[in-house]
Amino acid sequence: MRAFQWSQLTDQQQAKLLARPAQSQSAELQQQVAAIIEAVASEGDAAVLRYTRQFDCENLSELRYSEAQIAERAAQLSADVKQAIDTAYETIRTFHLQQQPQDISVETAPGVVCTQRFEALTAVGLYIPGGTAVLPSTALMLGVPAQIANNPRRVLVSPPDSNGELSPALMYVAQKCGITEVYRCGGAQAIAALAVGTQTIAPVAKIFGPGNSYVTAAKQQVAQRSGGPAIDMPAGPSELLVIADDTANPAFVAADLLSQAEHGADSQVILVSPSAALISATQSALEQQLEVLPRAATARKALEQSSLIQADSLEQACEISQRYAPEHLSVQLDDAEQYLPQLTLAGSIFVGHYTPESGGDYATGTNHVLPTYGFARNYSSLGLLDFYRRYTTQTVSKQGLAQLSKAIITLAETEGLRAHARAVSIRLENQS
Ligand SMILES: NC(=O)c1ccc[n+]([C@@H]2O[C@H](COP(=O)([O-])OP(=O)(O)OC[C@H]3O[C@@H](n4cnc5c(N)ncnc54)[C@H](O)[C@@H]3O)[C@@H](O)[C@H]2O)c1
Ligand SMILES: N[C@H](CO)Cc1c[nH]c[nH+]1
Ligand SMILES: [Zn+2]
Repeated sequence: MRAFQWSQLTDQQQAKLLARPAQSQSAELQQQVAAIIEAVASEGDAAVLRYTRQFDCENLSELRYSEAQIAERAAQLSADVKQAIDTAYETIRTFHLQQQPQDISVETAPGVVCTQRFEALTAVGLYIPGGTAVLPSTALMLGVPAQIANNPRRVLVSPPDSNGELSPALMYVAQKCGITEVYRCGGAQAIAALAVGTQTIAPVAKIFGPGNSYVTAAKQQVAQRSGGPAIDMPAGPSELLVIADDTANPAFVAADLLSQAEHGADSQVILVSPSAALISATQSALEQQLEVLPRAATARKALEQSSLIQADSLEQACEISQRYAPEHLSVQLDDAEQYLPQLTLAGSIFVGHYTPESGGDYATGTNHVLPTYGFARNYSSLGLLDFYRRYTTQTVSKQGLAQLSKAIITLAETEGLRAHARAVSIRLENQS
């Protein structure tokens, strides 16, 4: 991992350092995904099965798991993994339960009452990645809020292993979160099935979850189809930016950087510190820890597109972080809280020396589905509200309409929309 001194870099070099690793958005990938979506739209299950056999499991014949099959596989899970899932489930549920939306009713003028109401989406599709790692924790992050929102259809899809199965841990989470349908399919074909529907899979209103370039491209494409589903956010390869000073433990910092680097060769991790000593000690700790890391080869590739940045001050470190807008931001300073007002552009922030990023990946209670690629500037981290749609009502009394009529009629005439004005005046003419 290379080290740089921020103030000695040109604007162009600084921009390059904070650029994300190139994602495959190629025209070829987009066309391949478009072809998969069209095939699923015209052939249904046959196309989903064909692609799943091609990419994941040669002999797959059934897409759907029955309730009994889910229970049977969940029962195979060891007691200690069940216990760990139970603990994470409770903290995630506790945090998300506090996010319940509140309907409001407001009298905006005498005789004019407006309400804002929330309704759980009727059907949600939960994509759980399964290509490079099986992620039951992501199923918790999507399944728990869907269960609290009580979306009537909660549909989980994930690519099967080479035996055509989903893991017992995933099945246990599905059972615990009251997932109503589980299908063994992944990639663009699963996203297409959720969007357009097949003989087996009915379409959903909104698709959630992270995934690789094929999944992300498919989510973007189906959302643009006429009548297509809503999607949650662009959640791609993992990212972490750590701000640390001399009060930080270099072994902790290195462990955190590696925890996100091990996700994939396309992950990116950055350390920003005013301390040359901390940067150099972190570099040594990284090498030491890599020696015993099972996924060292993957992590090393991610580190090639990552950097250690020496800033002039902690203020400058905060400015760099705001410019990068990381998915995860770790602040390893004795007085971390003091810097939080300057650190707002991140998907989730890990405050202090004893808050590892992996805590949030699994069990602090926050949601680990977060905007990547700088989208933390304008997208929110996933929460309970994403599982609802909101709408408004207004009720106007005769007197209320009389009071507002001048404003409505004048504005309608200003816009040259006579029928709008007439809909008000006709009511006031016929008052008797
Ligand atoms: N941002 C977040 O919140 C978050 C959380 C968890 C995981 N992630 C990220 O999600 C990603 C998961 O990716 P993954 O690959 O492990 O699993 P995945 O489930 O997203 O993708 C696997 C699927 O990709 C499809 N595929 C593979 N090669 C293909 C090809 N050549 N043509 C067409 N389709 C093909 C197959 O259908 C396969 O089932 C990782 O980048 C990980 O870092 C992000
Ligand atoms: N760090 C990932 C989100 O970027 C989420 C995850 C799942 N399992 C472990 N980590
Ligand atoms: Zn992680």
